[in-house]
Amino acid sequence: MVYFVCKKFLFRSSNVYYCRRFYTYATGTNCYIATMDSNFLVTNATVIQLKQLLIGYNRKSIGKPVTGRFKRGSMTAIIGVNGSGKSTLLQTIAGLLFPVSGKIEFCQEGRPRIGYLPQQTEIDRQFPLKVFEVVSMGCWPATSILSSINNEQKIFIWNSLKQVGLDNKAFDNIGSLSNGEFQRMLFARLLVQQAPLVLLDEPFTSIDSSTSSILLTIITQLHQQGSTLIVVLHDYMLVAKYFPTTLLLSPIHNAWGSSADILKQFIIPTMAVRQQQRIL
Ligand SMILES: Nc1ncnc2c1ncn2[C@@H]1O[C@H](COP(=O)(O)OP(=O)(O)OP(=O)(O)O)[C@@H](O)[C@H]1O
Repeated sequence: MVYFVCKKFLFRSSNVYYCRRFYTYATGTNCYIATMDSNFLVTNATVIQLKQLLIGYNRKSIGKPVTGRFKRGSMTAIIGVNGSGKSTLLQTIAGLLFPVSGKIEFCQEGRPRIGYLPQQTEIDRQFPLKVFEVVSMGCWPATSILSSINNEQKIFIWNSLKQVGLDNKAFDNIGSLSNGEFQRMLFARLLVQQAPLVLLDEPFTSIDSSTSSILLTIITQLHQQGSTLIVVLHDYMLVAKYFPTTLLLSPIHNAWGSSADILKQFIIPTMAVRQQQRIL
């Protein structure tokens, strides 16, 4: 069923860009490289370098140019006010948008396999799919759209479903899931994907604390397995606790460094001023 719908869509559209976009949204991965890189666990090397990168739409830029690097195996939070370009940056790194100017360089082995989770609002939940089918899409880069999954992969899918507490909903339609369950399903797919680069856009929005803690365990697990994680967040407590590095996007200037420094320098003073204004 999944294969039939997707095949029909992919082959009917003549526009390669939209096929790639659909594939990325549907599978949470990009179309580029399907092989696991053997140096994947080597840490400290640069995996992505941004050089004077200006992001935006229709050649109109958002914010200031970004320069810096993501190290292999690092965990970076992207923070900033609404509209500062966090989602746009993530989509540009995922290859869904072209930079307005500047460069994104993927070091040594080229663009790695990417596990990308857009904001929940961007995902079509009415697609006629079962939970198991969506999680099994995480196998696509390793197999192909047209081949079926093997027994070993099936066990892996079931284990991932158990880890997020959705094994009892494996054959439910995705449209019947709550927000938190939907997010758990997407995280199960991330586990199956084992992508070296994971991009998450506000993964903790509108979910309860028990789901948040399951998702945080998975994020930590992916990090321990060597994935590089880039996560858009609004919760500064989470940033401080789990993310050693932060990139702050701002219309005035960007800042990239240790989370402790960025929060101390840019966030805590602003919060203190706001609190004082509330008291006065
Ligand atoms: N498809 C689009 N076409 C044109 N402009 C867009 C498009 N999507 C977003 N924008 C604009 O780009 C700017 C940055 O949007 P983006 O979603 O990246 O911000 P954000 O920092 O992720 O915001 P939030 O915290 O609210 O999610 C906003 O001003 C937005 O209106």
